[in-house]
Amino acid sequence: MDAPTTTSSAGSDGSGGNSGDWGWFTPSRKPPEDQRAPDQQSDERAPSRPVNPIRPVGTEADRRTPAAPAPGPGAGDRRGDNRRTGGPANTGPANTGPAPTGRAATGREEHQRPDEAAPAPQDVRPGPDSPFVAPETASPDAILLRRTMAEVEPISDKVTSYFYALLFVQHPELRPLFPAAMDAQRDRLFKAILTAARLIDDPDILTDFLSRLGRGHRKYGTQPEHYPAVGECLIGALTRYAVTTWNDEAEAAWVRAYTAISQIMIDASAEDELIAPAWWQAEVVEHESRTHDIAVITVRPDQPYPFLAGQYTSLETPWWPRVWRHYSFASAPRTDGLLSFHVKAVPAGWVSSALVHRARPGDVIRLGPPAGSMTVDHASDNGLLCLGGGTGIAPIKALVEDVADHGRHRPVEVFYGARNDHDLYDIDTMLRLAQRHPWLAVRPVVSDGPTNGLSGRLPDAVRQYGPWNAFDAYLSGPPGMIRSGVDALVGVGIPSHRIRHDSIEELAAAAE
Ligand SMILES: NC(=O)C1=CN([C@@H]2O[C@H](COP(=O)(O)OP(=O)(O)OC[C@H]3O[C@@H](n4cnc5c(N)ncnc54)[C@H](O)[C@@H]3O)[C@@H](O)[C@H]2O)C=CC1
Repeated sequence: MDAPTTTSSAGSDGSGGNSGDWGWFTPSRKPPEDQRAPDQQSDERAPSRPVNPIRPVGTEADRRTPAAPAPGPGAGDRRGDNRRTGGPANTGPANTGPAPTGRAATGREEHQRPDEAAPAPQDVRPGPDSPFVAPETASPDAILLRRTMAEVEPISDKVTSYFYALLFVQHPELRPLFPAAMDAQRDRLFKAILTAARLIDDPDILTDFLSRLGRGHRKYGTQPEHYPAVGECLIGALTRYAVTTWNDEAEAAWVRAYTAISQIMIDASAEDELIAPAWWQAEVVEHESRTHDIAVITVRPDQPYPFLAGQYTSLETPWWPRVWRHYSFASAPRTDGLLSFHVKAVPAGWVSSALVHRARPGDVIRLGPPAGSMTVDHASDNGLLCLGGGTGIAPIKALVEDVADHGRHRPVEVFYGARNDHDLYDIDTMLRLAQRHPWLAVRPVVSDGPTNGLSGRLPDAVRQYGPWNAFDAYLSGPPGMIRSGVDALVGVGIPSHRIRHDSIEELAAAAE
């Protein structure tokens, strides 16, 4: 079980290319020093970190040859993934690899293709159903990026395999940053590229997304000098596979985009270095088995760990190095600084199984930074309608404690769903909270077995109560529950902007 969040984008300022002191990186939307407010020139701001120029990978002849390079270790295709062979199901070191979008800058001659080999961009358009159809207001670069993405998206497996093969052959020193098995990592990288390409005209969202990505990459040991290597190989992979849309214009657009994207990630990482560690060590202080496959694990971080109720973190165990998984905090911030997680061992879930069946007090795990926006708006008077399915009850419990801690007692209605009574592993805790707080109601809902409580699925149960027009909604649980729950809540009149949950895409990936 994992949790996740949504996010945002990077702003390409349309600049890029070589620019004086910045090397091939042009600082994204960073005003010249003399135009910045004095407080922005403070030494407290981490300086932008220029990096070395990227080099084109391979030769023109290579790029015309269909054969891929010999894959580096771990860069094999999906058929060799761990789910078959018994290796860990991975999330990569960078949740998305050192950097998403690609861009190459120099050596344009080597990258150039004869005009006849690449039709003009306007000759190749994504189909009407493609998510890469550019809106009419799209910038010229966004149009070029989306055309490339539309072409490679159906063959994303090949492109990502080739990309990692290039990366690990050309830059073997980067291989140790990645987990042993690369299947999940490859998907994450490509999704990040798709996200950034889609958001390139939405600077605020893109910047937020990439800043978080940049900060999150610190725990993988990503350094500024790694970004050009990724850019080179991404451009190399696109050059090979975007055969109909790739030309000088497209390459220049990708170079600009990757420059801007990398710079945002590097800057965010550098700024974060001033205020937070790259990761936290945390000692397991309590391990409580609740069912044969669910454990409540409490850890003590080695230094203060600031977070908000409803958020989640990434977690690495000593048994599966560089394999990180998301888990929601199961309590609001505590005065003793301890953190707790509810973990269900899922089939082929290497991290979750290790945490449930192997972890013991004294073991030390690593935590990444907190993330997620499923948090309580304490300025609102609305009630909270909370749907927690299975171990998804963990962040709901944290939200309830958060409301209690803030002293403004708004109505909170919790629907706690499970397959059977036995799986309601935290019902005693929730009912105790309800006894203590008159503003809280907790209703267990069992979908697949006999029960003395409510029968059926969570969305159906919620429809039987209400009205919900004065409530904000919070959903946590399996992706299917969140999807059908959102539909039900919109159906009973809660506008979608008042419905919060972590990213379904991430949840689905975590459930694999
Ligand atoms: N922040 C979050 O959103 C968090 C999400 N999770 C996720 O919660 C899940 C928990 O797994 P389990 O405990 O095995 O849950 P489960 O499979 O036992 O289901 C829990 C509840 O959800 C309901 N449900 C499942 N699929 C549904 C659907 N398609 N429509 C309506 N209701 C549905 C079930 O009827 C049951 O009441 C994991 O996928 C985990 O990743 C866990 C913690 C936090």
